[in-house]
Amino acid sequence: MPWIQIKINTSGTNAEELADALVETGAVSVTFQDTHDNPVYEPLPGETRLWGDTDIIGLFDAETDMSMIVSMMAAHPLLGEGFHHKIEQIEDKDWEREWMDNFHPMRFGERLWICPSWRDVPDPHAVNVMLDPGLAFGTGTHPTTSLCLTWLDGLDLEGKTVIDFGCGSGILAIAALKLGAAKAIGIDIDPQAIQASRDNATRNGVAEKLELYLPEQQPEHLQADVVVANILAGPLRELAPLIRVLPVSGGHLGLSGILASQADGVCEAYAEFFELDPVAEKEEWCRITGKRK
Ligand SMILES: C[S@@+](CC[C@H](N)C(=O)[O-])C[C@H]1O[C@@H](n2cnc3c(N)ncnc32)[C@H](O)[C@@H]1O
Repeated sequence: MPWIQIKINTSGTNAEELADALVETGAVSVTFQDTHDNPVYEPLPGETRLWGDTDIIGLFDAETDMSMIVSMMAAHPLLGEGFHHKIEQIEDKDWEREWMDNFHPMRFGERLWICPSWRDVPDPHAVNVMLDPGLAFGTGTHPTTSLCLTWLDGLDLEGKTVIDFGCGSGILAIAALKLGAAKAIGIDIDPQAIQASRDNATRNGVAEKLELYLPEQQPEHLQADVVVANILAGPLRELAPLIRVLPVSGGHLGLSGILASQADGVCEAYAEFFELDPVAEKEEWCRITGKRK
């Protein structure tokens, strides 16, 4: 399938905020590229450097009305009318190559490594999750995934059941299984996420321990010792009546996908039912954890 991408040139300090804005406009992926690596932007001798140091690349399916995306981005306070951008039609394999080159093994907590499935593992004795996210979200490079992985690494998951609500690539459910959980259940509204999770579970030899459901297929009265949900603050608040009953009494809940500025609103929706821990932050994102009362 062909894709269309918008490349926005900016400074490193603005990059994260603009990447989030691109995700909100519906980008299926957002990647960064250092413009120093791109000779097109190198100033000629005597020329002043006009460009920022980072390109943010938002990928959309080819049907997207890009004039709409441009006007939505132009309304962003960090950009404005006439912001530097370039729109290009690209083929699947170009895009895959690009993010694959940017995805390297990463360590989370004490034991856990997330490794691109096509690279060598840095430490064969560690808990290694071999991952290819396909078209689903979740490589560990995003702060919200990273916050959840570090939290899972710090729990005793031996023999536990885990629900990964909004499983994306399956990264959290598979990490939990490789950290000792006996069974995991992944739920996602996106069929591509279900497929990516299934493929990644097979790749990691844990497919028999991972159940996957679209929400409409989800069995009634699901419960687990540990529940992790890395979706966004809005759905976490709206779905609180459903999510808060997923952990067993005394079970753990981890919520992310929340901007630090939205933490209070999400805590409010869960505080009555959970003993909440202090909120953990990474960059502008945060994680809320607690034990069910
Ligand atoms: C930010 S990604 C997280 C993926 C992965 N768990 C991680 O931590 O990287 C959020 C995922 O939640 C899914 N999602 C969003 N709203 C949902 C809902 N109401 N029910 C189930 N899944 C949802 C999205 O399709 C997406 O795959």
